[in-house]
Amino acid sequence: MTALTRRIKGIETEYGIMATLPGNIAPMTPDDVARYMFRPIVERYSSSNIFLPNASRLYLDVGSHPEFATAECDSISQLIAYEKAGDRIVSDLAIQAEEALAAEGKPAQIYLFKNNVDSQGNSYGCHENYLVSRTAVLKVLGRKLIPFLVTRQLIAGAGLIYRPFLGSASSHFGTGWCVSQRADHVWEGVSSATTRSRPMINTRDEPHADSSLYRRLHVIVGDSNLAEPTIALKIGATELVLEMIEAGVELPDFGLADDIASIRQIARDSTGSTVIELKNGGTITALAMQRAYHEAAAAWLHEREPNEDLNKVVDLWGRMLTALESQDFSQVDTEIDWVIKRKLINRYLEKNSWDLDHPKLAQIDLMYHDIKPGRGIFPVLEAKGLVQRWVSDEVIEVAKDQAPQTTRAKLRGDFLSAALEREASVTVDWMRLKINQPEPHMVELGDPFASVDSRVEELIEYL
Ligand SMILES: Nc1ncnc2c1ncn2[C@@H]1O[C@H](COP(=O)(O)OP(=O)(O)OP(=O)(O)O)[C@@H](O)[C@H]1O
Ligand SMILES: [Mg+2]
Repeated sequence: MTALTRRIKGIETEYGIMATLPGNIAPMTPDDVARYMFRPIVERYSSSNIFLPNASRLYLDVGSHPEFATAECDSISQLIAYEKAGDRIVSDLAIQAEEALAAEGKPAQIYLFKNNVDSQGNSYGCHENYLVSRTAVLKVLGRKLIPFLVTRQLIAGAGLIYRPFLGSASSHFGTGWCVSQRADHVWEGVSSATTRSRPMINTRDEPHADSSLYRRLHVIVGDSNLAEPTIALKIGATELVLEMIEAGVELPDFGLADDIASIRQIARDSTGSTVIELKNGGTITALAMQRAYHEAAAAWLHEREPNEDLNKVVDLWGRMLTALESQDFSQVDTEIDWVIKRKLINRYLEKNSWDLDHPKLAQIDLMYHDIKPGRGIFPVLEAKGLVQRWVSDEVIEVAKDQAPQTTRAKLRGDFLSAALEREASVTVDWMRLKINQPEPHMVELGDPFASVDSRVEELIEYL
C-alpha cells in the first residue's frame, strides 16, 4: 500500500450544555437550552440537522449535545481553522439564545463545554475521520494503530481531575489527575459498535466517498482539544503513524496484552512510566513507546514530501516527550492542553492548600472548557496570549462562512451559498448535492479530493 500524503480528514465535536438562571426562575434542562440555541437554525432551514455554507455539518443529536462536524479538509492548519470556526459558530448561537431568553425575562447564562465528560460521568465525543485506501483492511489497520492511540493521550489529552462516581469502572483508582478525559470511556479496541461498547476505532463501513476506492477511519478515542497546537499534534502525529503503516515502515510489534487496562492506567500516570504488557510477552513503558513512534516519524518525515505543519508537529511531539521524561513542562506549558490546565490547577492547589477533590477545583476544571469568549478560562488565557496559536483569527473568521477551497467541500459550499441566495429547496449530505424543485436533480461526489466539477457548475446554473 502506498502512503496517502495528502489525506482528507474531518473532526466532529460534541459539546456539553448547561444553563444557569436566577433562583426565582424555573431551571432549564439541557434539552430546552439546546432547542433554544437551534431556533434560528430551524427557522432558517426547517431542520436542526443541516449543512452550513462553509460545507460543515451542524446538528442536534439525541442527548442534547450540539455537534459540529468540520467540512473535509486536506491540511492540518485548515482542519484547525474549521474546528475553531465550529466553536465560534456554536458559541454565537448560545450568545444569541441568551439574548432571546433575556428578552423573555429569563436572564440565563448558557454554557457550552468543549470537553468529554459531564458531572454524572456521561461521555460525549470528539471523533476524528481519516480517509484511507479501500485496499486497507480497517480491522488490521486499526489494530496496528491501537498501541499508538492508547499512549497518544500523553501528548494530546485534555486532562481531568478524576473523581469516582456511581457505576464507574475506574472507581478503584480513587480521585486523581488524569491526562485524558476519554480514556475511561472506551471499552474495546476496534469494532463496529459506537455506544453500547464504545471502541477506540469504529469500523462501520461508511466511507462518504466512492466505496470502491476509499474507506473512512473513524477514531473515537480522542479528547476534545482547545489549544490549537494540541489539535495539530493529535492529528499530525496520528497521520504520520498512519502513513508509516500504509508505507510498510518497520515499526516494533507493540500489540498490547490488554488495551483497556493499559489506557486507564496510562491516563493516571503523567510521567509516562506506566509499564505496558505486550502480547508477545515483553514490556515497555508508555513513554518509551511514544519515543519509538516519534523517532520513526522523524525519520519518515525526511522520506515523505516536505510539509511545514508536520515539521512543527514532530518538533512539538519531541519537546513534549522530553518534558514527560524530565518532568519539566516549561517548554510545552503554553501548547499542550493537559499541561496548561494542570499548571493552572496546581497554582490554586498551592495557593489555597486544597486537596485535589476540592469542589472549587472541579469547577475550574470544568470552566477551562467553557468556550464563551471573555468568560471561559481557556478563551481568556488565549486572549491574553498565554496559549500559543497555530492559525490566525482572520483565517478562522473566513472559515466560519467559506468552505475549504481545496477539497470536495468547496463544491458543497458553492452549491449551498447559491441555494441560500436564491432561496432554492435543496438537500445535501457528504456525498450528494440535490435540487428538489421544480424537477429533482442530483450530483454525486465520490471523490472527496476534487474541488472542481463541471456537473456542479451546471447544477448551480440550474438553480
Ligand atoms: N471520505 C472521507 N474521509 C474522511 N473524512 C470524511 C470523508 N467524508 C467526510 N468526512 C468527514 O467525516 C465527518 C463526518 O461527520 P458526521 O458527523 O456526519 O459523522 P458520521 O460518522 O457520518 O455520522 P454520525 O456522527 O451521525 O454517526 C466530517 O468531519 C467530514 O468532514
Ligand atoms: Mg457526527
